[in-house]
Amino acid sequence: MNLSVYSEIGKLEKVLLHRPGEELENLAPFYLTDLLFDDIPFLKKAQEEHDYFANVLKNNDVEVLYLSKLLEETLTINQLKNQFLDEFLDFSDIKNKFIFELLKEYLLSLETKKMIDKIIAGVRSDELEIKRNIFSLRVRRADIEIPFFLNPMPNLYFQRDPVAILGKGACINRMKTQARRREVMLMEYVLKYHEDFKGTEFYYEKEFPYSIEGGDILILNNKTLAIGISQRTSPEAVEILAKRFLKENKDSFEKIIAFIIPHDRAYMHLDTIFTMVDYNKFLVHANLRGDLKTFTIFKTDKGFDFQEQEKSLEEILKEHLHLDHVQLIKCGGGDIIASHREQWNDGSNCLAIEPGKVIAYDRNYVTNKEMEKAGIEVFEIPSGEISRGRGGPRCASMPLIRRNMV
Ligand SMILES: NC(=O)NCCC[C@H](N)C(=O)O
Repeated sequence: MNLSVYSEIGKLEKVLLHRPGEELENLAPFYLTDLLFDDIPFLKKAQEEHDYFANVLKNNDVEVLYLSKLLEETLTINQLKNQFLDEFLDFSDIKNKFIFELLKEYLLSLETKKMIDKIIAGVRSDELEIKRNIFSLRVRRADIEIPFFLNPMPNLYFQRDPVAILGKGACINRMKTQARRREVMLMEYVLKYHEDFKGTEFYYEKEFPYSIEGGDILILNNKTLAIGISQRTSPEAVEILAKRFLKENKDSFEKIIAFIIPHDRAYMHLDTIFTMVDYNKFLVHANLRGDLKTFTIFKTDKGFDFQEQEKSLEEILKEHLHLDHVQLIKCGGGDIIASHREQWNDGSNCLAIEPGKVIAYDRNYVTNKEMEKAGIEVFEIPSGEISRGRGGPRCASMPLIRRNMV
């Protein structure tokens, strides 16, 4: 099956999601921030909200694929399951070889679907039967600071970040923090070995030393990428992508606009502070005013070069997208309290399902009204629980196919 994503707004035809599961039940206050959460969602309601989201997509003729199901369809032979587990446990940085073996034996004893759910949910240290009397195992199990032998992956429902589909290929991202680093392996295996996806070209690999996350990459059109250099994404990673696209001509992209954004949780990724909602309309963080520092990386005869610019977002978008007029819609309408309140719940992050039609959290009603005033059709989804992970509908989805724009 071909991947094809050349814009942020072209009619969405196929999308990848992860339905939140037991991994959210494995969150507890004393290690919450290490796992990049600020609060604990109520799983049952979070799942209902997720299902509502998936249904809005389906009702709009979008095919919804689930990551765990795809991985289950991939790991059909024992040899591949073994290889996956070895690599996954290795990538999980499990130093104690007895724990490694114990986990592998346990996970292999489960049928594939259960094994995948377990890997995502995490394995508690008191969950495994320790038959052998090994000192380090006993100590680690008793250590309250480390309640898991295998940590949960509660951020997996933010499918935007670990593997980014760009054009016809994929970036297998190196996530900034250990908390999210292993997530990428699930889709990596699907893209390498699933019948429908194998042969997909990789533009970035998780083994590269520089971090990059999908939330920082916006596909403005088939020639132009916007990438945030942020708390999560490094300039070196952007340079590697520039080499792939502008020098090696791996896909149709010819220009990268690198936005320097504050290294702050409120500006976590570029898509936290702006998303594209129509040909010339963008939803933005209300504080995004004045001139922004950007580096435009462009093709030359020898490969690529770059130019530093300081201009308003409006001017940057007009120039690079060849538009006469750009409308910036402010999160929270720019009201000092509403904009910060709704920004906290990812008000600037919505998912376009076609030009001028978006999915947004219902709790960001001030922002949604602003969008409607600007002529955008907004499908609101319930968001009391899923918003607690600090990501919006764009973060919680990875487009696999969007219809090309004319
Ligand atoms: N693209 C995004 O902004 N994704 C949201 C990720 C939230 C997650 N709790 C994280 O901190 O990585």
